[in-house]
Amino acid sequence: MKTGLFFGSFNPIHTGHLIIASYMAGFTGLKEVWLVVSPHNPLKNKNGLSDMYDRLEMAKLATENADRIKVSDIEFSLPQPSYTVDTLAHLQEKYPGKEFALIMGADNLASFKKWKNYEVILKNYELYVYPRPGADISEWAGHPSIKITETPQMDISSTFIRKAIAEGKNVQYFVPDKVLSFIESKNMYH
Ligand SMILES: Nc1ncnc2c1ncn2[C@@H]1O[C@H](COP(=O)(O)OP(=O)(O)OP(=O)(O)O)[C@@H](O)[C@H]1O
Ligand SMILES: O=C(O)c1ccc[n+]([C@@H]2O[C@H](COP(=O)([O-])O)[C@@H](O)[C@H]2O)c1
Repeated sequence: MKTGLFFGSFNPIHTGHLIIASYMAGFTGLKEVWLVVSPHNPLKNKNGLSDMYDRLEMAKLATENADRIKVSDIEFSLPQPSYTVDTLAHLQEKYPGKEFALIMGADNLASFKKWKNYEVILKNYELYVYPRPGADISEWAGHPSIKITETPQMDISSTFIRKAIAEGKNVQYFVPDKVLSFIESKNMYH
């Protein structure tokens, strides 16, 4: 069985991410899920990006009781921005014989052709895709490497959470309690 890699900035990790990870680990035939914290997404501006160690810590706090969800800092030691194709090559070297698959939102699949060497990724890895509102992925229907899943949707984002915190709103349950305590203790996102 394969290990599903779920890449993200996780700034901060939230309930939407966790539902996907839990669904992928428990309902799709994957063995486990690794949340790979990316120091810097190549397609996103670095402004407002929290310290990667804080993002890593929040991901660990969110999953400390999880059975089949782990957190990876593999990209911390690789060049930035974090190109997924390079991370995959590095992982394959570090864990020979281990089988990986990618977990990806339909929004990312819709812009996947902008990723570095996306054809190489598609040739070598299965993509477990979950739906996102408004994302049109019809061009990928039937592709042999693409598995469209029926992951339940929870339409929140880290951007929404950062904004809410900056406005003094209560984001209880949008992020796990321990993550919220960590954010408060470090006075993040104000
Ligand atoms: N509520 C959600 N439901 C499904 N997928 C999500 C949700 N939030 C984020 N994702 C997906 O999780 C992955 C990691 O995303 P990321 O860490 O950048 O979070 P984000 O909430 O989209 O962040 P931001 O709002 O800062 O752009 C991406 O593939 C993104 O599409
Ligand atoms: O490899 C690429 O070219 C590439 C382009 C865009 C995004 N990614 C990775 O995809 C992950 C999720 O992206 P996003 O847009 O939801 O933040 C993030 O960890 C990025 O490093 C990777």
